[in-house]
Amino acid sequence: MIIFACAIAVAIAAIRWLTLPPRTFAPGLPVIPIWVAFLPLIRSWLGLPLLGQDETYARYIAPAMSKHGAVVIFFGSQWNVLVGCPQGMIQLFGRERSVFHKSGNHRKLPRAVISALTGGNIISETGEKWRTFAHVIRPALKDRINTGGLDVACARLVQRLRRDGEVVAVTSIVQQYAMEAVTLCVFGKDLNFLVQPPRIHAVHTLVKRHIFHPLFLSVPALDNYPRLFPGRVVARKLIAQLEQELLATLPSAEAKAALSCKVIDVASSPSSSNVLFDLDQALLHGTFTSREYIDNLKILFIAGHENVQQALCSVLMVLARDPMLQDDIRQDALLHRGKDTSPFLHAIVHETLRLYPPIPQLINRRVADPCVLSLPSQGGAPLHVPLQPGTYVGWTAFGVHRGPWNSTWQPDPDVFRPSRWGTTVDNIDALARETRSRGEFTSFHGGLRACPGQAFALRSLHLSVTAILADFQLSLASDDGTKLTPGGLLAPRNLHLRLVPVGK
Ligand code: HEM
Repeated sequence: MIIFACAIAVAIAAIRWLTLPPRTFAPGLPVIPIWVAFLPLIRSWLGLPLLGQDETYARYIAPAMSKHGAVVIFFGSQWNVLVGCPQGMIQLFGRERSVFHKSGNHRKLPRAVISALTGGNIISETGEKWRTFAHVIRPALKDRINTGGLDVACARLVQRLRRDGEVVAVTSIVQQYAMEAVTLCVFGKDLNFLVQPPRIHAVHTLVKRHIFHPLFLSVPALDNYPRLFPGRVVARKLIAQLEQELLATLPSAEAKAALSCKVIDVASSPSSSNVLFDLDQALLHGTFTSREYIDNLKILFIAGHENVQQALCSVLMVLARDPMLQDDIRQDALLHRGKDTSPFLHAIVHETLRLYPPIPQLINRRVADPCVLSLPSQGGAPLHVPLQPGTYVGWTAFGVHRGPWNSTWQPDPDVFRPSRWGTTVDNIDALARETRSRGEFTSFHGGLRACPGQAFALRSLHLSVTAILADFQLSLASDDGTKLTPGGLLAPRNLHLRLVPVGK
């Protein structure tokens, strides 16, 4: 009898240990059941349709998040604190240097395949290393982008859409547009992604298929067992191939010589005016090691196209649902012809980024010293949550943008209402700045580590949408064309559009 009771007690303790965080982990915060982390996997095993991230958030996370604006959640093989309220965001931004240190995949999951892809770069590093990277990259990304390349990319995008017929699977074409834009404008190279995609495109697509596999996304620790999962060895080889392709085409001849790479000549604009020139100089002067150069080159290519790709797909989905919105944009564009930006489109892009943030959740901050996170409570009195060093903390843009703690977007945070942003470009930019600094609009993050590619991304979105609408009337080609991705970056899944030439 005693043995049986002991066995039960041990079993209960083991189940508790496996399914709940330690009692001292962020005490007072609601815990999201561990199985939510495995939902995409469970549903795909059961043959059930996958839920979009918006549905998963609304069903399983929002109710707990509404208690204190933060929850404890299992992700990336460990328990984390997920912040979903402006009050929490402000603390994350404000104490970025002192307490909430960036800690990217290469530190959090050093042996995972995703870490081989991203490495140590400007997005994932902290402290002195980040300062070195930021000193070279941030000013160049803000001031030395050759936006003239966007006209070329947009013209090719429209030509490609004309060529591909009436019903178009847009995700891959939009990806090629985003790759074209970043290589032309950031690296000054014309790789012709929309006309004759170079191998980088195919290899990158395969890499993403491996990275966003539901099993390894849910349990990255499985990457430690390549003998059991030989597909992970293939994924690593593909990542090495992607590196080789990028190195063969992007760096200058001098940088390639320094890296001992094969030299392939690719048409380029005068190099001293772009980001790549500054990166190459950092390599040639020894500011970056070869590995740091490669990891930063990769991340600029990836961050520079992936988020724009998701955002453009989401804007196209929103427009395809509403023909009137498309007519209004055309009229507003006529009204503001010759000016940089149509205010109406500017507001639509911001509202889309609010409701469909390309990075919907990011857990990449690590508590450096014991600290307290102060959060609101439904009852009124704030909750003070002690956090131990080593705790991973992140944020959810869904929670921040759609939750009850955010006063600016009330009373209808879930409704698509571009007019809430204002009617002039200046008003819209001012609201974007204010809400970013109040932790209410986090699509580009905020504080010290805010996105330096924001201006380029917005311009790329404006020009591409304007070019598409000048030629086509859009509608959804299938009923489920607005289901969102189940994990990772946020966008409509397999968006198919019907494109009818304007005036037909
Ligand atoms: C709609 C498009 C974009 C969105 C939504 C977006 C979003 C973000 C977010 C949320 C962060 C902060 C990440 C974190 O806190 O860990 C970030 C950082 C960054 N983004 Fe973007 N981004 C976009 C486009 C771009 C583009 C086009 C580029 C480059 C050409 C770029 C380059 C970067 C870099 C280098 C950082 C790291 C900044 C630092 O830590 O110093 N992004 N971005």
